[in-house]
Amino acid sequence: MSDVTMRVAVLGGGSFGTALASIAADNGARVCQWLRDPELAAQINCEHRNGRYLPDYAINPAVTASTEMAEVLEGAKLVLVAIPSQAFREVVRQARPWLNAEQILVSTTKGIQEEGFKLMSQILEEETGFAHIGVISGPNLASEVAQKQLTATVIASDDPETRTCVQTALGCDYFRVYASNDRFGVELGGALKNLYAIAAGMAAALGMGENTRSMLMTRALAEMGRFAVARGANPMTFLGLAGVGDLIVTCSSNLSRNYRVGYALGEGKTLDEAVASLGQVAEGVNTVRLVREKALEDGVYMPLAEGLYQVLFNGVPAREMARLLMRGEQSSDVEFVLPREDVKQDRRDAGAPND
Ligand SMILES: NC(=O)c1ccc[n+]([C@@H]2O[C@H](COP(=O)([O-])OP(=O)(O)OC[C@H]3O[C@@H](n4cnc5c(N)ncnc54)[C@H](O)[C@@H]3O)[C@@H](O)[C@H]2O)c1
Ligand SMILES: O=P(O)(O)OC[C@H](O)CO
Repeated sequence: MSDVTMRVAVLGGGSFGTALASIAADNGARVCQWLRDPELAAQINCEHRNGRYLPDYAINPAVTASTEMAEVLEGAKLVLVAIPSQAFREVVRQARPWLNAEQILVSTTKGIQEEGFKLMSQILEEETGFAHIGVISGPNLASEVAQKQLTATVIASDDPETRTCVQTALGCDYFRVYASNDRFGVELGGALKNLYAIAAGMAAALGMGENTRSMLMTRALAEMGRFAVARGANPMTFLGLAGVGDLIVTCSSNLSRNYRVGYALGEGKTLDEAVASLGQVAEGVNTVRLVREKALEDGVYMPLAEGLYQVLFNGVPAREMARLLMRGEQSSDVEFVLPREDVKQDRRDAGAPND
């Protein structure tokens, strides 16, 4: 009799990788998780706990862990890659000898590679040349997922088999998986919102109020949409879970690492201190630099990204930057309705003072 149980491999032993492994096991899959640390692997196997990244949560005992790529990838139909962007390509290269074209390869990582401004699914494509490639993104704080708080995510791929496989493997009564065919937009949304989460954490630490946070999130959405359109993504994607959904959660919760880095900066810590006190990767720190550079290169107006860059890397005090941003050019609310250029022209026509 053939074994019809789906096999799932998760590369990465961080909190989100672990939470996803446990969901797939809850759904009846045979799940094997790859990580570097043999002690952590042994703890997952013996105690069904990830003491380093998710110490307070029980992992489904059907999840096994190993430091051997060959063992983890053996027979896997679905491979979830949950590795920080800076190590993503290196780990995919390590996995490559045991990957095959029938498998579904999905990135969960919300970051950008510096060389060539590549998103993680582009790295999966480049390293394998395979067709079943997708991205998971959405408002998914790992510890809440691990607690089985009701959560939704997006699987984005232009390949229907990939979308259906991930919906089947991960969709359950506490985790709902919506489908998108805009892989680029969904992936870009996940990477971009990290910038604004840092800004939101900073604003909170400085005692700024709810009006401020709402303004920040809404203008962030405008900025994300502008950047996405300039790079050929569909701005409508940003109205979904991977855009506005993820922006809301990450800008509102100190469970977010990016928010926590921003909060530490707002309390007066240096960037190095803020990152060190986190002890985990906050992708947004690197993404600020890359997005700001790309926006300058492409002539995309991104005042929040520019302001954040100046605070993080040039020592401009956050409160001073907030004041400068408030006095920035008078602009349009929703530029897909009233273009920014029209507002500028109206102001020139009326002889209004220059911004
Ligand atoms: N944590 C969350 O709440 C969350 C939620 C949704 C999406 N994500 C995204 O998913 C990705 C994975 O997140 P996470 O929280 O599971 O893990 P993480 O980002 O904290 O990464 C930790 C894992 O990556 C491993 N790693 C780091 N460098 C490595 C290297 N050079 N070689 C091998 N392994 C290496 C670590 O050992 C650890 O197992 C992140 O990029 C994040 O953007 C995270
Ligand atoms: O902890 P962060 O800031 O990486 O955010 C986690 C997830 O992206 C939230 O959806």
